[in-house]
Amino acid sequence: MRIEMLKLENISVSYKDKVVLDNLSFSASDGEIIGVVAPNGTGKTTLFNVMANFLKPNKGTVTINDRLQYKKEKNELEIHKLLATFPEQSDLFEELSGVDHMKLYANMWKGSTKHVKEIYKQLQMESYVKKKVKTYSLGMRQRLCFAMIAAADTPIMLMDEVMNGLDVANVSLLSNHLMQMKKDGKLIFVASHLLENLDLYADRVIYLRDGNIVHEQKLNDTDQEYIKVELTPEKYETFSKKYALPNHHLYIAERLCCLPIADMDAAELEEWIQRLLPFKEKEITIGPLGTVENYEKYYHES
Ligand SMILES: Nc1ncnc2c1ncn2[C@@H]1O[C@H](COP(=O)(O)OP(=O)(O)OP(=O)(O)O)[C@@H](O)[C@H]1O
Repeated sequence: MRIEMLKLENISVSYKDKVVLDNLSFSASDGEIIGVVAPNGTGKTTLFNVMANFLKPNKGTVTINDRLQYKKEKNELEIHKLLATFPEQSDLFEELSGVDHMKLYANMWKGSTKHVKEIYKQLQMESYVKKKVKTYSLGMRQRLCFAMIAAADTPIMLMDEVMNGLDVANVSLLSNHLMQMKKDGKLIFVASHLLENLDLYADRVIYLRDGNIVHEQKLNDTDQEYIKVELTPEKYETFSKKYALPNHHLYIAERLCCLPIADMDAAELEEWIQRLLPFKEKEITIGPLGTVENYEKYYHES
């Protein structure tokens, strides 16, 4: 049976008169990766800080593993064994090696360092992990930050901007590692501006706006599939005048026309594709909205 590992209830945070989180509720279970998406300054880091107890909300509760709340000191210690946050590059010690940093995290959370070598091998860090951090490039530092949280090996991991500054090969390497961690039953939150990357491994993506979750996207949700085609505003206008578009159709960011297929039978689907063919700019595809498309849908106007 899956465990409800993290539950947020009615969380509100304000700084003076600025409301950053406004009665936000959400819950997540083991073996999930949750993407957290929003433009800069919308509250992603604030949300993570509340989950990690770095910040006390003005209102609301965080419950870990169905029963632990940050109210008693004993619970706080117990929760901190279950939850680690992604280190910032500015937290690294220039005079220590990568492996020293990994051991620090491994000891702090697991009380053992046996697993450290396997992690740095998997993350292809063997050639530099024993050198001092002051010799590392930006990408090497970022990979080390990831290796540190992997060494902590906690059931819940909060990762803010995990892919920052990484090249394509490293994004792919860390993405594969994230998927492995998910298989091992971890609950991982990833706040990211790399939207397409989230489509690879996230189970759900939450979009923050005005202090709350404006949309929760379940990837792999076949109930919400669309015929998707790029149309210029002029073509979209002509098309929508010529044909009565199905209910709940979308025209995202004045470029992407999306027709929901849930209520179409095979003949209707074929008919809509035939109607669209003379209008299309690029390919016609069928599938759910991706993270980029949802992002444009929710933030284009703002
Ligand atoms: N200590 C603070 N005092 C006052 N305002 C703050 C404080 N911390 C954050 N804020 C404000 O709260 C809002 C949300 O900030 P937060 O860092 O959570 O956003 P974010 O979504 O993580 O942004 P980014 O994508 O830029 O990292 C911003 O408007 C920010 O200015």
